[in-house]
Order: sequence, then C-alpha cells, then structure tokens
Amino acid sequence: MADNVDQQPIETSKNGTENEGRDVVLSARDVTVGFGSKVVLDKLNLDIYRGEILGFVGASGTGKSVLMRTVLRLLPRRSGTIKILGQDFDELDEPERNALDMRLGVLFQQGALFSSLTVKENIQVPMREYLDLPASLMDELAHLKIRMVGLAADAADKYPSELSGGMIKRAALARALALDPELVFLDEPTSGLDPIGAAEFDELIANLRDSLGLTVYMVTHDLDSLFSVCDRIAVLGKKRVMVEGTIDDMLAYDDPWVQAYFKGKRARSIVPQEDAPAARAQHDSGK
Ligand SMILES: Nc1ncnc2c1ncn2[C@@H]1O[C@H](COP(=O)(O)OP(=O)(O)OP(=O)(O)O)[C@@H](O)[C@H]1O
Repeated sequence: MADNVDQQPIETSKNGTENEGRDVVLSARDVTVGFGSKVVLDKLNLDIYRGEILGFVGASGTGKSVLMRTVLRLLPRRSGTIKILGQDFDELDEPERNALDMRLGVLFQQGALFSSLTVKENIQVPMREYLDLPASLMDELAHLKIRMVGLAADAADKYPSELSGGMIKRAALARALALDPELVFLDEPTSGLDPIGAAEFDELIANLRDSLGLTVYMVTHDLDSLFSVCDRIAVLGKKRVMVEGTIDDMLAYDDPWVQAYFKGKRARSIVPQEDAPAARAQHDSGK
C-alpha cells in the first residue's frame, strides 16, 4: 500500500481517529470496476461501521449504484477485496455464501416488487428462497414485517399496483427485512416521495436501526436524509470515496462539488451554514 499513498481516499483526520476500534461490517479495499475501456471505480476504499447509517452520495453517474451492485455481487469487479460481516464472498463455498446473503437486506430503487405477487407474497420471496418454513409461520412473519414498517394489516393482500409510492417503499423495506438482516442496503429510498413521506420514511429507518440494531448503507440524493438520519457520509467522486465523515467534515471539505452540494441553496434551506453544528443539534433534538 505504501507506493499507493497518493491514491488513497482523502479522509478527515478526525474521522480516522474517531473510528478506531469500531466493528467494521463492510470493508472495500482497492475496488476497481469498469465496463470495457471505461473505469467507473478505481481502487476505491470504504468502511461501514456496525450500527451506523451511512449516507452515500455523489454526482449523478459517478458509480454509486455500480458500487452497491458490486458489493452485492451483481456486477463483477476487476480487482480489490470486499469483506462483509468479516467474510470475503470469494473465499466462501455455496452454503456459506447463502448464509451470508441471509444476513443482508436490499431495497432497490423503485422498490422492485414483483407486480404479480401481493405484498405478503413479495415479503415471503426471500423466506421461500432461503428457509424451509410452514406456510402459517411465513404468514405470521410477513404480517409482523408489515406492521414493523408501518403498513396497515390489509396491505398484505394488495398488489403493488394498488399501493401508493410510499406504501411501495415500505413494502419493499419489509421484504428487505424479511430474514432479519444485520446490514441493509437502501438505494435512494426516499426518491419519488413527497417531503412529508420522505421524512416519515427517514424516521422509520432510524427507528428500525435503533430497535433492530441494523447497519444501514444508504445511497441518497436527499439532503434532508443526510442531515437528519445519517451518522456519517461518504462522497463518491473521482472514481473513489473522496471524503467520508460527519456533516461538519463535509462542510469543511475543500472540493467544489462537495462545497456546492453541502453549502448550496438547497442545503442552506435546511441548515444555516454559519452555525451548522448548533443548527443540526437543534434539528436532531426536534426529531
Ligand atoms: N451495466 C453497465 N454497463 C455499462 N456501463 C454501466 C453499467 N452500469 C453502469 N454503467 C455506467 O457506470 C457509470 C455509473 O453509473 P451509476 O448508475 O452507478 O451512477 P450513479 O452514481 O448511481 O448515478 P445516479 O445518481 O444518477 O443514480 C455510468 O456512466 C453508467 O453509464
């Protein structure tokens, strides 16, 4: 690694010391992903710590979804290592991979529910894939997840076409939680929701993190989510994680995109920049 020093992600020194000794649940090292001659991610490094909500941001087309899909083994990488919950999928046999997959939950953009299945049946898809449970128990578990995400009990027998955008997101979250995962991947969970629906969804994610002890990896463009529920933020730029840390670290980071994003007009409407830490503390205590 020594000959690579100038290529490592730029992290704040504060972040480096604060995270020492924390339990890393996802670790990406020198991950390179490309398509043909195009390199999208180049020796990217990222750590996600147990129990945190990490917001992953970056300009459109920088590779946020590509990284998530690579971590989930839906896309191949050219080099680098990825460890999830301390295990490298490449070193596991099939039963071990299945066991690790069961500890992960995924909410894809747009929810990605099966349109021909009811909400209950959608939630039961991972149960059928990984577990061998009697139908009555699967029904009970599906109803539990439906309650957990704040949907009414009668949503169970509805089809996705009968649900609002917010209900679809909640149903998709219920499916992501079907197997009681430890690490949950959320790809733009609040996109398409109105501000009130988005704030409620953020609150749900924070509550579930607290009550279930989840770790959350959330790709988002939603500044409200970043300010209100994310413990740390990682910014993707220049094909790697350019900076990771708290909102304060973002506000202090000297990069044109980061400055424009976190200090731009929309950000200013959420947190007054001249007193960002105090304003955020007030914002948090009002949640
Ligand atoms: N399967 C693929 N084949 C070829 N190129 C791809 C493929 N998937 C993604 N890309 C390219 O990789 C780059 C990053 O795409 P990605 O969808 O990860 O961006 P993103 O940061 O998630 O963007 P957005 O914020 O708009 O969702 C884009 O240039 C995209 O065209």
